[in-house]
Amino acid sequence: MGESIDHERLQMLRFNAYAADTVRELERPLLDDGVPLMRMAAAAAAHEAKRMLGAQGVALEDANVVVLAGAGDNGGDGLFAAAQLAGEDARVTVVAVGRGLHDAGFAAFAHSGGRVLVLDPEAEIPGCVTGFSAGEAGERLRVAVDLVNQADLVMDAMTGIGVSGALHGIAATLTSALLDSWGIDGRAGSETIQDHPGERPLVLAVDTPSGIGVDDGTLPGPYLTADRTVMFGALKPCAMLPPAAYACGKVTLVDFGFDIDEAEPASEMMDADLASSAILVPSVHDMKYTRGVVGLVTGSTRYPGAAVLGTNAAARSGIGMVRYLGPQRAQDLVLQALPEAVIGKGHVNAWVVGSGVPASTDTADGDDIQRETITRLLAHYALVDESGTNDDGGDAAAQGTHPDAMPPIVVDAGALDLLPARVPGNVVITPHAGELAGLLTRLDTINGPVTADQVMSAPVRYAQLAHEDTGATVVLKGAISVIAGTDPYDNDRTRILLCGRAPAWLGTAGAGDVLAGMIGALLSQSDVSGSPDDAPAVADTVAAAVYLHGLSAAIASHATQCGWRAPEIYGAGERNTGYVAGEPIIASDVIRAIPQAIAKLIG
Ligand SMILES: NC(=O)C1=CN([C@@H]2O[C@H](COP(=O)(O)OP(=O)(O)OC[C@H]3O[C@@H](n4cnc5c(N)ncnc54)[C@H](OP(=O)(O)O)[C@@H]3O)[C@@H](O)[C@H]2O)[C@@H](O)CC1
Ligand SMILES: Nc1ncnc2c1ncn2[C@@H]1O[C@H](COP(=O)(O)OP(=O)(O)O)[C@@H](O)[C@H]1O
Repeated sequence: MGESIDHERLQMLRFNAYAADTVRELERPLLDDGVPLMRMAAAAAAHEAKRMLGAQGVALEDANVVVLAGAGDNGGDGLFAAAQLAGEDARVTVVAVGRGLHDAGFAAFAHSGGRVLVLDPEAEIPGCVTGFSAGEAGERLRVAVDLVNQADLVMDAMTGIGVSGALHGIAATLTSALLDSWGIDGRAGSETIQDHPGERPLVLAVDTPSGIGVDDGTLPGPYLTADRTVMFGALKPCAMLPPAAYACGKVTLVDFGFDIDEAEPASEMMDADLASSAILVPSVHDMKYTRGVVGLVTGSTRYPGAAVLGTNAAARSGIGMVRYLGPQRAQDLVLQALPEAVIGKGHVNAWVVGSGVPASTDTADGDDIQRETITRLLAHYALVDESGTNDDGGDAAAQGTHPDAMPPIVVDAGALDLLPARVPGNVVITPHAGELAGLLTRLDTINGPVTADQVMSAPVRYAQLAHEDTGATVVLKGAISVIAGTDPYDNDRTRILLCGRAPAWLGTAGAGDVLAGMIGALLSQSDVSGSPDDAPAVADTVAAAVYLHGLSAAIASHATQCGWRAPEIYGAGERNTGYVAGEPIIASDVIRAIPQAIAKLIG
């Protein structure tokens, strides 16, 4: 019993993230009870610093450590950690980037005999020289950069959850100067320092890397990518939202014992437990029609391979039957690769449309028939406005079945530009960043064009916008994929699920076609096509398919690398296993590994 409660809490801590305001509410009762959270945080930070130094073979008494300390409590954590490391004979310098330092933290550090370098001439820090000239301020900045570059480890305690916007002032200047000295453009996460330990000091971020968007996962200005982040109390969204999650490095989470049971997570990461609950294991009473039938309108004369990949992926995902509609060439290839496929119309439990179908700007002879079929099908999903006409000018009554009651449909690739303006949540769109930018531009969602770079710099924001504007459940694909759908507990709220299970080897042609087939398969299995009340479950099923896709790629490539790694829990005695790069794969390899991945999940 106790063990299962622990497991449940551990799962909640590792796979849920809470907004900064929620974390402050969770801290409050403990602070009121006098629990020394800052001391606990600092002890954990010092411990992680020692561990990182140890892993590089640097003894503490030989270690050079620089702590970049801001004026708030994040700086306080850094100062207490600095005091502890100095007390254990490391050479520690604190670089004060703000106008002050946390009083008690500073006192503890001063007591340990460590050095402080003040950068702001207007700082007021007892016992430290301030009021120096602009020239001297510049010289101090250069000294700070040199100190960091000579250090074995730099602890980033400039800002934590109290940050607002991009770093400004001296914190920004110092961060930019460090990035310059490392030859890194720190703005867009275009490069990371994670892959180069030894060439630059190790970076340990305290609570969060300074300057990243704690709640929205954006990178609004300069920041130092951390090798490791020691995070306190609960994961903040930046630990799982791209692109900020990539700046956190490996995360160690310090469990303060927050009462998280009633707290609302801001985002959730898919894990094996959640994914396995979406997979149906057949019973003796099942037969092919009760195990899910998927219909695919995919592939084209020009791109028939997408039809082969999607149908095979769906067929391997544990369903009863695959139906295929498409041009003769694609039909022939589908049947050759999958004799089990049934060609032509018939009852289905879910549709997959668009993979390998050229977009409107790209149509070739013979492909128009696919687009016409998809257009007719999608018209059944168009929601009506109050006048009774649907948004595309059609007569809703003439469409027959209500859009909510239609089988779920996955709209991929070339069909995205055929998506009606307003659809229910049983319509799932699966764009990558460029496709989402195109869709949002066509719908004029933000009253102007949207670029792929904009989407990649704030994927959660744009996935959420697309969900809220169209009503569709959105899968924005990437190393960490973002799923935005209706919250099952509050239909007015968007639920954000994330999945980072796949190795980067999955970024290969046709992987998206495979995913579309798998999502269709899991949707066909689930009982989600009937009533509007069930619509929210779509997001969970879709996220489970994304997880299964990533796991299949991991199995196929033998890689342990993945887009997102769960945090270690401080003191739990676990350690992340080593990094195995694995081997390259093609999309067909992913399909072959699906049954094994399913067995792993349900086993
Ligand atoms: N509460 C607790 O029990 C516990 C809290 N804990 C720790 O406290 C942290 C939160 O501390 P916090 O609230 O003091 O905020 P914090 O992150 O230090 O930021 C404020 C400072 O940053 C500055 N600053 C802000 N924006 C900036 C910008 N854009 N660019 C540059 N500077 C900027 C701002 O300066 P200002 O702008 O006000 O001049 C001010 O100096 C939390 O993350 C965790 O580490 C742990 O000890 C566990 C227990
Ligand atoms: N770096 C990466 N790490 C993990 N998965 C990735 C990475 N890059 C892309 N992927 C995944 O690979 C798939 C590519 O899909 P897509 O771009 O539609 O390819 P295609 O159109 O060729 O089928 C998506 O599921 C995406 O999430």
